[in-house]
Amino acid sequence: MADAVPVLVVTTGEPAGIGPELTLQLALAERLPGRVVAVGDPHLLEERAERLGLDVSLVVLEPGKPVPKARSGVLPVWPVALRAPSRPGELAVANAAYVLETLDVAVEACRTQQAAAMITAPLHKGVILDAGHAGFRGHTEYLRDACGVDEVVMMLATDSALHAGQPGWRGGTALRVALATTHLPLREVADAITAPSLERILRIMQADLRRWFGVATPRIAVCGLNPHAGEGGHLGREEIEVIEPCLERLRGEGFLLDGPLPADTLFTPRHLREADAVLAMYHDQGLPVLKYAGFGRAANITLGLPFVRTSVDHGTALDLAGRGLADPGSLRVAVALAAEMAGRASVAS
Ligand SMILES: NC(=O)c1ccc[n+]([C@@H]2O[C@H](COP(=O)([O-])OP(=O)(O)OC[C@H]3O[C@@H](n4cnc5c(N)ncnc54)[C@H](O)[C@@H]3O)[C@@H](O)[C@H]2O)c1
Ligand SMILES: N[C@H](C(=O)O)[C@H](O)COP(=O)(O)O
Repeated sequence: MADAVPVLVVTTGEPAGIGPELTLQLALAERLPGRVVAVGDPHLLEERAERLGLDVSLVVLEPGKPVPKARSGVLPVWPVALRAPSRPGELAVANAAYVLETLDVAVEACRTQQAAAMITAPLHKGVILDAGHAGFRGHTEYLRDACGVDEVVMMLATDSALHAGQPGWRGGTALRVALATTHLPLREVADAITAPSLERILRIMQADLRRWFGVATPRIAVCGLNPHAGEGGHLGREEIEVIEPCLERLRGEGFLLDGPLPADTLFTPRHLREADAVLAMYHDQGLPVLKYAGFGRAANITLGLPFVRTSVDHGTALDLAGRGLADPGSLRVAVALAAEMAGRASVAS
């Protein structure tokens, strides 16, 4: 059984972005839902704290040392060394290896159950690709590969739909949106939507909405790919040939699935009211709606991993880095959600 006060490991993300300062701000909270430990370069964190006048003391932990109880103004750190000096807003290719190492440290901690969950501050995909990590797509795909699983699902939820027992959309801004494809050029999206992958994704959604969000039999509303869900085959045939047969097969097993619906119909009150979650076919079909509804108060959850991972709903915001202007709301939400999920995992184990 996991510890009642979970260890929550926060990767501090791209060093030139807002991740380090958001993590420091997190440490100033009066109450945290677990024993938070950051992974990053202590000198970088000290420099950002000083720059922004954040009164946070770092406690650099040696490997194997227990993570102390949370105290406002104190941030335990598992140290990883920057590869090159980092200035706010200025990406350095050499530090891509640093960012990936912080992820590896967190993954290892979760796999060995030193930590109950990982929460990621934003990284910059472009600089990691520029550094030569050609297949890199994002945290979601990196964690899938690091854990050796075939499929994971990126789902974002706004704060009012984050907690177990809360319904999906019931008016207002509560929304859960998962993606059938993630970080792909639009040109490659249609080919990536296959019946086997959709089936894996819907099975993961059903299982994890039940496990983490307490929805006994989730009702999932599925978007079509093409305008007007293909207009009966005149505007694309993926709905007829791939999506609908997959949904029909799973309905036969008792899945509650609506669709494929045109996305501009699905994202209206009448359809959202019925759904515990939405499955969008691609990144910019689903995420703009979610971010319009709740940017800064939403979290990103990777479903289908062997451990809990949540993240922020925003990127590295290089334009704000080092200026103290970034909103820490989403990181707080992501940490609270990770703690709650870790609690459910420990009850289930
Ligand atoms: N979780 C992640 O690791 C994650 C998520 C999204 C984007 N990214 C990456 O971040 C990089 C930059 O992406 P982008 O420019 O498209 O998105 P972005 O979220 O970094 O910035 C978009 C806009 O939102 C603002 N913003 C972002 N976070 C904010 C915050 N906490 N408070 C106030 N304003 C905030 C920015 O200033 C900017 O105006 C890209 O490399 C992208 O891939 C990473
Ligand atoms: N697609 C996410 C978003 O727009 O918020 C983001 O890029 C983060 O993805 P990863 O968690 O896979 O890095």
